[in-house]
Amino acid sequence: MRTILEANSHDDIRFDILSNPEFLAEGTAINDLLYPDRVLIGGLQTPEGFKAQQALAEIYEQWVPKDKIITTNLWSSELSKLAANALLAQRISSINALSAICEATGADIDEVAYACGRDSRIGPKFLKASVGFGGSCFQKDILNLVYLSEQLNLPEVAAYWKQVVDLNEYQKKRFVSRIIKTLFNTITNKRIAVLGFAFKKDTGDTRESAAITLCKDFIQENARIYIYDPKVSEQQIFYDLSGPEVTYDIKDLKKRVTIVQSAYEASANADAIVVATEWDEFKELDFERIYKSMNKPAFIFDGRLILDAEKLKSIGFRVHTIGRANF
Ligand SMILES: NC(=O)c1ccc[n+]([C@@H]2O[C@H](COP(=O)([O-])OP(=O)(O)OC[C@H]3O[C@@H](n4cnc5c(N)ncnc54)[C@H](O)[C@@H]3O)[C@@H](O)[C@H]2O)c1
Ligand SMILES: O=c1ccn([C@@H]2O[C@H](COP(=O)(O)OP(=O)(O)O[C@H]3O[C@H](CO)[C@@H](O)[C@H](O)[C@H]3O)[C@@H](O)[C@H]2O)c(=O)[nH]1
Repeated sequence: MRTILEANSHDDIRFDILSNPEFLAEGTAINDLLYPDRVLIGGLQTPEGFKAQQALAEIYEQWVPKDKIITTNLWSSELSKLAANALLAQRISSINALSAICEATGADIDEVAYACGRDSRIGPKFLKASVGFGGSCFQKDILNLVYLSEQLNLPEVAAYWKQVVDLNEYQKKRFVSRIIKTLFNTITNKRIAVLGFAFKKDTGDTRESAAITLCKDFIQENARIYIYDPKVSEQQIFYDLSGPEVTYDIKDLKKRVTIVQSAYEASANADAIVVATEWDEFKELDFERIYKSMNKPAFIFDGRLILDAEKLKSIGFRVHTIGRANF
């Protein structure tokens, strides 16, 4: 792009290239725009480059304090965007790797995350274990970093970052295996309520959502799934679930998958509930009512650690939570 623009510059008009990566997260975009942790502007280290950086910085200074505006060279800025997402995803894969140890030992991943996060060098954010990270950015940016490392003949570095994505896949598969094993080693024709389909709460975006992998695996195992998400459309869910691993035929898919309008509808006559997205409304559900409407034993698998497991257990549910041993 730079080559094209520079080749088309002349006395009256010239172009300068800046790198200005966006760090907003879905669900908090406006707040992130208004109150960013930092704004990053990369430019060529030439007098024209510095001038261009300054021009853009002056726009941001209308609402962002000056000390939050960072200027760097072009490569630093571009790499920082990939690095920030890779580091965030790496934290999630780290806590998810620890969640597997918790399930095997009896430690509780929320307690471990809290205890570690209280160390000011580690900090508490992005340490919530889950069924796996999703979204359009993390996987894409890490794989970009992996590709770059390979191109630069740094295979060990590439393998290091690739492991963050591999662990994320493992976390999803591990959760599915736990569900199947718990449901007496088969889910064929069992009815599973999937609560949440978006890759995180407060968005209708499903790109790389862990729910897609879970549901495809359930379909392959011949379960009947009832999906409820407050923001994702039926059309989007069928689009995401069709593919070579399952089927491209929506009619066939509909024999196994039903989209419903509430968590209660999804859970009625279900053998198990799987929480795939951390929507706040799932915490407020009337679980006594849900329990009564389900087949017994009634299983609940919390892939987001949002439910009160003790309370659910006292109602009668068999509760399985990521990062906790069974009880
Ligand atoms: N989604 C996020 O949270 C997020 C956060 C930070 C940065 N980003 C970056 O912002 C950009 C957009 O992300 P998004 O999530 O909104 O993606 P998106 O796919 O939802 O939106 C991209 C839009 O660009 C349009 N488009 C694509 N090619 C075009 C072209 N040649 N001309 C005109 N329009 C074109 C598409 O039709 C689409 O509407 C990406 O580069 C992404 O990496 C996204
Ligand atoms: O402790 C945590 C935090 C997040 N997640 C999951 O991680 C994924 C990504 O979450 P988040 O980072 O909040 O959402 P995105 O909208 O994908 O935002 C990321 O990707 C954007 C696009 O590059 C960047 O701009 C943002 O800074 C970066 O946070 C989601 O599936 C979350 O459920 C966890 O499992 N545990």
